[in-house]
Amino acid sequence: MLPSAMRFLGNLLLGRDPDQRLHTLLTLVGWTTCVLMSVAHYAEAVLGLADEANTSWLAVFSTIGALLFYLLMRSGVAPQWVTHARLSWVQASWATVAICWAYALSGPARGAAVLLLVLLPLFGMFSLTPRQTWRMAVAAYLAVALVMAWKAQVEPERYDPRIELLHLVFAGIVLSVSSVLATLIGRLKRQSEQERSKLACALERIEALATHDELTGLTNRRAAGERLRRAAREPGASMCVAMIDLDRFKQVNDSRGHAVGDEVLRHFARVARQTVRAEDMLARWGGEEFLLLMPATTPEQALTVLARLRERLRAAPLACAGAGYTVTFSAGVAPCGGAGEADLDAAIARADDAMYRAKREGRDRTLLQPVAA
Ligand SMILES: Nc1nc2c(ncn2[C@@H]2O[C@H](COP(=O)(O)OP(=O)(O)OP(=O)(O)O)[C@@H](O)[C@H]2O)c(=O)[nH]1
Repeated sequence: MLPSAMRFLGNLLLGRDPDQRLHTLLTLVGWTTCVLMSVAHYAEAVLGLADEANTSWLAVFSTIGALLFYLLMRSGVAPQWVTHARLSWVQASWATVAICWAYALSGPARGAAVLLLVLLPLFGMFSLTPRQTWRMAVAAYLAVALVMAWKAQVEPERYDPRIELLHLVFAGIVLSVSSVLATLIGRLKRQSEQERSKLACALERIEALATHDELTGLTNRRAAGERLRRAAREPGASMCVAMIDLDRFKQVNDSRGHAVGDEVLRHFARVARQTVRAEDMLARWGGEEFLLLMPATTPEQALTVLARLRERLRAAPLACAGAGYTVTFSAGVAPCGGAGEADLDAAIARADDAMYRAKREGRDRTLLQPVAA
């Protein structure tokens, strides 16, 4: 109960998309920081160390800003060009103004505001490149330096120029160290992202190799077996299977070499793939033998598909296999009533028999093997 309530609340506050969740969470952390800083400033005002009206205006400025960023991030209504990096720049500028303001109003406790500068590069590293993070740190440093110089100029009795100089040195140290850390963490983040995408590519490749024939790119026999079992489990599904075997393929290998033989197999696979429907399954069953599963197909329709394939192969001769060479095949088609795996296995065996009959009867033909009486 409690975990699902937490999940509901998390989804409500942060959204579902992982990227959006991260950036929305960051704006919420930023918002919380504003609230805590406002409480600290009020304490300063209560102690008579800061001007109360000024403190209230700063609290309004920071809270409204944080709320707007949160709503923009959470609602996802921002236009396409408002990238996380661009929004980060705006947020960093807004935070820099808030920190400078806090420094200017805090009087004797202003040194604490310098500490807040640490947060700028640490928040920025989630969306900015290391170079952008450094640029943002330099901009924040110049802004805070300007405020220090201005206060030392107009209120030298409260903002002693020597102390301002010390604060400026501290601000430099704090910003440099946090920028170095942000750069290092950013680099680690990028490295892990690269590793992750390499791993995803490798997994994709392993999956493709496990389910596809490397030479033709068709479904391999193992994956075809699984697909056939799934098809067989569909109750009452009527379908057709065809066993297809290229004719006199050995001659191509013997006369033109194995590489040309491979090209013939690839050529056949290409043409066949373009001929069958997306829901059909064409698999490399053995050397030059292919299995075609045609769901929701009558025997007449299956014969039409194979006739079309034969025509397309005839219309696309393969020059590398010799002048005038066209790929021909012998095929056997068998219907399957969808009465389970045994029924489908029997249909494959019948299609195989028909294919061998087609070979015996002179090749380059398709024979239908109806259901045994
Ligand atoms: N190039 C190439 N040849 C292969 C591959 N797999 C099997 N073969 C060859 O395919 C040939 C099949 O020859 P056969 O079974 O005699 O069949 P065929 O020459 O097509 O004769 P018919 O089927 O009777 O028309 C053999 O020479 C195998 O070595 C492959 O991946 N690449």
